[in-house]
Amino acid sequence: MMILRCIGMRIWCSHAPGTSGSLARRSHQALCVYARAQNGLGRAAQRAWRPVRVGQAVAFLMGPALLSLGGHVVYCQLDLNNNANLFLEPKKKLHAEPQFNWREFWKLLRPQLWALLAASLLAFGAAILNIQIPLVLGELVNVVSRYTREYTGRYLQDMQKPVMKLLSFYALQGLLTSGYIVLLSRVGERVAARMRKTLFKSLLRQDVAFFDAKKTGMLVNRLTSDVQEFKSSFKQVVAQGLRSVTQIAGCFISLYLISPRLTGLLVVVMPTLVGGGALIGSLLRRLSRHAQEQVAKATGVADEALGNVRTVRAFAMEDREEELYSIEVDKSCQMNEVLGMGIAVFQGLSNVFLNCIVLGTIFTGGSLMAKNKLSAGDLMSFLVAAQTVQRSMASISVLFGQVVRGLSAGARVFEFIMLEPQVFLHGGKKIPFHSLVGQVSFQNVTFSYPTRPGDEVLKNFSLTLPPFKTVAIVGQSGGGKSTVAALLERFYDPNQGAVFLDGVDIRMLDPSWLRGQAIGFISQEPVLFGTTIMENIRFGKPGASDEEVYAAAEQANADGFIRSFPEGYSTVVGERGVTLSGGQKQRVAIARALIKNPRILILDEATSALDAESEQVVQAALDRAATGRTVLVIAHRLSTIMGADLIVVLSQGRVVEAGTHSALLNKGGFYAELIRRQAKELK
Ligand SMILES: Nc1ncnc2c1ncn2[C@@H]1O[C@H](COP(=O)(O)OP(=O)(O)OP(=O)(O)O)[C@@H](O)[C@H]1O
Repeated sequence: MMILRCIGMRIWCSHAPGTSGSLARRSHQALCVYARAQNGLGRAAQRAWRPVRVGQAVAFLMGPALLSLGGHVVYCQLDLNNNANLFLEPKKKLHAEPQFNWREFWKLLRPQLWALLAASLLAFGAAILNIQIPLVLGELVNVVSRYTREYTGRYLQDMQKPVMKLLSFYALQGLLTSGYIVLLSRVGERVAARMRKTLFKSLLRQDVAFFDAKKTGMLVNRLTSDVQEFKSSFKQVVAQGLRSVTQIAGCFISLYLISPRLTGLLVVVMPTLVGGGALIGSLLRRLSRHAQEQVAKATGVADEALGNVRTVRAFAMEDREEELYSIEVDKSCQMNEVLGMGIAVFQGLSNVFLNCIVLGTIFTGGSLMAKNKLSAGDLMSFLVAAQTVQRSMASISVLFGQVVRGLSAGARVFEFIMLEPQVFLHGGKKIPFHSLVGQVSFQNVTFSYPTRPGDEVLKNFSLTLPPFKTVAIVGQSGGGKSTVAALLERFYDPNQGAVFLDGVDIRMLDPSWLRGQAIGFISQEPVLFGTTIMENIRFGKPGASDEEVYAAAEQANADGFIRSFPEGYSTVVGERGVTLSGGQKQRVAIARALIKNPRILILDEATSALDAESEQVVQAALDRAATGRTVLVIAHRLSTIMGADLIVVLSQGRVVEAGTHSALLNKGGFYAELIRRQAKELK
C-alpha cells in the first residue's frame, strides 16, 4: 500500500510505514491505493484518505495506467525507483479554475433569509405598481387626445383622477424601492462580513505547508479585494436585478393586457438576447478571473517589498522592486483594459439590439393603429411599458459584467474557505499537566517538505530527548535541524516514522494543546505583534494576570528593561517589534514562551542573531528557563551547546554523531571538526 499525494498538478507517492517492499513483488495482486488530493480534485476527494482501486497491479506496473480519483481520470506511471507518479488528465485542467460554491454561499446567506424575503416582497410590490403605471399613462393620453381639438372646463376634472393615481403610484414605488435597497444593502454587508470571518478562520487553520506555497499578499487580497468585489457585485446584482426582473415581469403583464400580438413579437426575440448574453458572459468571466489573479500577483509583489522594506533598503533594491511591481501592474492594467473593452462591446451590442426592439414596436403598433386595432393611449402605454422593459434589460446586460466579476471573486474566496487542512488544529488527546513528563522521541523519521516532494530532508532519523535534559542539535546549514523542531511542533507530519511525546504518537495528540501548552518555541528572529509588551507576553497565555506577565518577564531577564521605558509594560513595540533591540525582542519572546509554563522548550538558534553582550543576558535567561524542562537546542554557537546533556550532529538529515561535548571532542570526528572551524573563525 502506498500513500499518494497530490501537489498541484502532480501526484507523488511514498511508501507508508511498514510497506517499503518493492511494488514489483506485489504485482500479482490487485493493488488498493489510498489517495487524498490536497487541492483541486473536487471536494469529495479533498476530504479524506479514500481507497481507490487501481485495477490489476500488473497493468499498474507495465506502463501508464488509468485510475479514477474523486471522479477524475488520473494517469499513473512508475519511475525507475518504483515511485508512482500520477498525472491528472491533461485536458481537464482540474486545478485551474476555482468554482463558485453555491452550497457554501447558501450557508452564508441563510441567516439573512428573512431580510432577503422582505426585500423581495417590497420589490414585488413595486413590480405590481409597474403593471398599473403604463395603463394609467394610457388613460391619461386618451383623456388628452379627447381634448386635442377643443379645450373645455371638464379637461381638468377628467385629468384629476389619472394624475392623482399616477402621483400616488410614483410615491409608493419610490418608498418601496428605497425600502428594499436598504434591506439588500444590509444583507450584502452581513454576508460579506461572514464571508471574511469564515475565510480568515479557514486560512488560520491551514497547514504550515499551505503557507510555504502561497504568498501572503495573495491571501490578504482574497480577504480584502475579492470579498469587497463579491460584496459590491452581490448588492448591485441583487438590488438592480430584483428591480429589473420584477419590472420586466410586471411590464410584460401590462404589455399583454394592452396588445397580446405586439407582446408575442417581443417574446420571440427575447431568448436570442438572453442566449447571446449568457455566451458572452462566460467569456467575460474567464477574462475577469485572469485580471483579478494578476491584481493579486501585483499586490503580492508590493506586500513582499513593503513588508521587508529594511532588506530592500539595505540592498538598495528600491528600483528593482519598483520595476517588478510596475511590470505586474502594467499586465493587470492591460488585462483589465481588454475586459473593459469586452464589457463595452457587450453593452453597446445589447443597446443596439434593444433599441431595434422599440423601433419594431412603433412600426408594428402604428400599423395596428391604422387598422383601428389599437388606440393612441394603448400605443403610448405599450411604448412606456416596452421602454421600461428595455431599460431593465439594459441594466441586466450591465449586470452581466458585475455577475461575472462577483462570481469569480466569490469562487476565489470559496476556494480557500473549502480547503481542509491535513493537520487539524483541535481534536485528539491531551496529556494532563501533572502526568506530562516531557520525554520526546523521534523514531525512524523520514520527511520531505510538501513543496519539495522526494527531496528527503530527514532520513530514518531517530533521537530521544530525555525528560528534564537539554539536547543540542548541531550541524551544517541546511542539514535539517530546524526541520526537527518543526516536526516536533507538528507543523508537518513525517512521511515515515513517528514522533512520540511520553510514548504517545503526537498525531494522536491535540495539536493546539501540543503547541499552546506542552511546547514553548523561541526562534532566532522572534516576531512580536504591533501592540503593547504586556499583550505580546500575554499572547503565550491568553487571560494571564498582570502578575503572571511580570513573573514571566522577570524569568526572561526582561522586567528591568521593560520598566525602564516611560510607558513600561504598556509600551507599544511597533510592527513586528521594530522599536525594540534584538536582545530585548528576544527576551520578550522568551517571556511569551515561558508564561505558558511549557514542559518542553525548543530554542532554534535563539541567540545567534545577538551580539556577545546581549547574548550573555539572553543566555542567562534561557539557562534559567531550561530548568525543569526538556530542552531542544538548535545552535551554531559553541557557547550555547557546550553545556548540553547530549549533543547530536546532524548531516544531510542523518545523525552522524552523538554524545557529550567532551566525549565528542575526544572522538575527533565531525563535531571536533566543527568546533575547530568555529574556533578558527573566532580568531
Ligand atoms: N518550508 C520549507 N519548504 C521546503 N523546503 C524547506 C523548508 N524549510 C526548509 N527547507 C529545506 O530543508 C532543508 C533543511 O532545512 P532546515 O531549515 O531544517 O536546516 P537547518 O539545519 O536548520 O539549517 P540552518 O542551520 O541554516 O538554519 C534545507 O535544504 C531547506 O532548503
